[in-house]
Amino acid sequence: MNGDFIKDLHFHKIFNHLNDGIFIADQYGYAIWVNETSTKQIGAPRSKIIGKHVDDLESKGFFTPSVTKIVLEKKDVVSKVQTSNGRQFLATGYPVQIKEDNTGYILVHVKDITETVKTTFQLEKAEALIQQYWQELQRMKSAYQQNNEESNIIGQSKKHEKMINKITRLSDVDATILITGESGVGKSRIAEEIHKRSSRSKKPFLSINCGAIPESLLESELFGYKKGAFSGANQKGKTGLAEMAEGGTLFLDEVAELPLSLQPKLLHLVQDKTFIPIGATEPKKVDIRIIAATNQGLLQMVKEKKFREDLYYRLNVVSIHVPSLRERREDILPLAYHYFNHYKKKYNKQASLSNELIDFFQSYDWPGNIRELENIIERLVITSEGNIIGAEDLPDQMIVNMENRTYSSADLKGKTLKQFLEEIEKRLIEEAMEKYRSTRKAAESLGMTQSSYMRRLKKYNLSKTL
Ligand SMILES: Nc1ncnc2c1ncn2[C@@H]1O[C@H](COP(=O)(O)OP(=O)(O)OP(=O)(O)O)[C@@H](O)[C@H]1O
Repeated sequence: MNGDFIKDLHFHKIFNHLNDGIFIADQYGYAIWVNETSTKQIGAPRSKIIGKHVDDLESKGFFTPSVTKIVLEKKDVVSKVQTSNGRQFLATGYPVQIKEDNTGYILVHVKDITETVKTTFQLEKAEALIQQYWQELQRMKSAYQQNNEESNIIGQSKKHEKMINKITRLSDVDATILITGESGVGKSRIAEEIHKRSSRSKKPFLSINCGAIPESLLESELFGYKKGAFSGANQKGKTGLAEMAEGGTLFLDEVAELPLSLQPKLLHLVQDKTFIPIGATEPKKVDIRIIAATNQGLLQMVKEKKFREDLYYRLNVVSIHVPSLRERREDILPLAYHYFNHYKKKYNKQASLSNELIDFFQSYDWPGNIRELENIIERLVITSEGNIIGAEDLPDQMIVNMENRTYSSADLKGKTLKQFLEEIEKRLIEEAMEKYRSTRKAAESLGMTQSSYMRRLKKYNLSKTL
């Protein structure tokens, strides 16, 4: 449709439909027309706006700043955030020149942005909060790491992290816990850590190794006895660990070693926190948390009737499995360096570990787990003479262990299976040759024909060693 056909009056009506304000001033800054939205934005009727100079309107507080004034000064399009009637607007002023009769106007388009500003402000506030929480999280994380370092629970593997999270969750739940895992993985260390992090931390943590104490003494160690309970007993009687641990934690290490005869008594202690000292008739009640540990398949022992089923289930309310060191190889180096620094300081030594030794540490299977690693490091630090401790300083037994080891998929380390198998084959061919010094005997030892042995010698370029 051609604009010429629209009557002037219609233009007014059309512009009054707009949700944005339209404010028109003449070339001197006097308001000459505003649409309805604009009157609402300014908060005044047309009669108080039309014919007034923008300076006037501004000084009356109808809006600030006046975009018309700035356009008049700059003679160019101007956009400003304007406040009017307690709300915020984006006002864009355009200088309009009518060449035909040399008249000028200022057209100001005013958009209410109060909600947008509010959202942006909220967004900024949310961002500031996130920033604040992030910093708080970092602070807590580093405090947590520091705590871990203080308690020397070293590790950085996913499995270690998972275990630490479980410990944190379980520390304040007063349930009995069964810790399982191979010898030397750190079960005792973890039991102690749970105690330290629990509300019982100010009370005693007492530990007894059920496998290290003769059966005859175990009962009195655990439960104590009344004075004169048996001949040879201390006249004053003896307080057992169960009582001495009052308020704290009693740790039963190697619980699988607990003789069957003592298991009913332990069941009572775990179940009702009561026990009867030797020679006494009245049960005693204690407030203790019990944590037990085992490196044996307790369930299998239950099946074989070597361990009471009811006791097993009472102990195993919650369980924590501590993985072996070879199942979390990422922990080997942090542990090795932790103990290396510890023993260097203790024995006042200056040395470093060779790359070859580090490689060995990472590929060795550590059947004795962290205890073996710690012992080896201590030994290496004590016996080292030079500045660099190398694989040649390792005890022979360890090398033998390494050579007799079984292989796992973890050993592939970026090789294809074919490459890996060839490596093993090459080694076996070589070893057989060194051992038998005869291709017939070497082939026989490997269960292959002499000609196929010879072919492999050639393939691996070993013929010259003949
Ligand atoms: N995460 C760890 N960081 C540093 N040292 C550790 C860690 N876990 C265990 N150790 C150390 O390893 C050694 C063996 O740990 P611990 O005695 O707790 O093992 P265990 O599983 O209870 O062994 P066992 O079954 O023979 O009783 C200890 O000297 C302990 O301090």
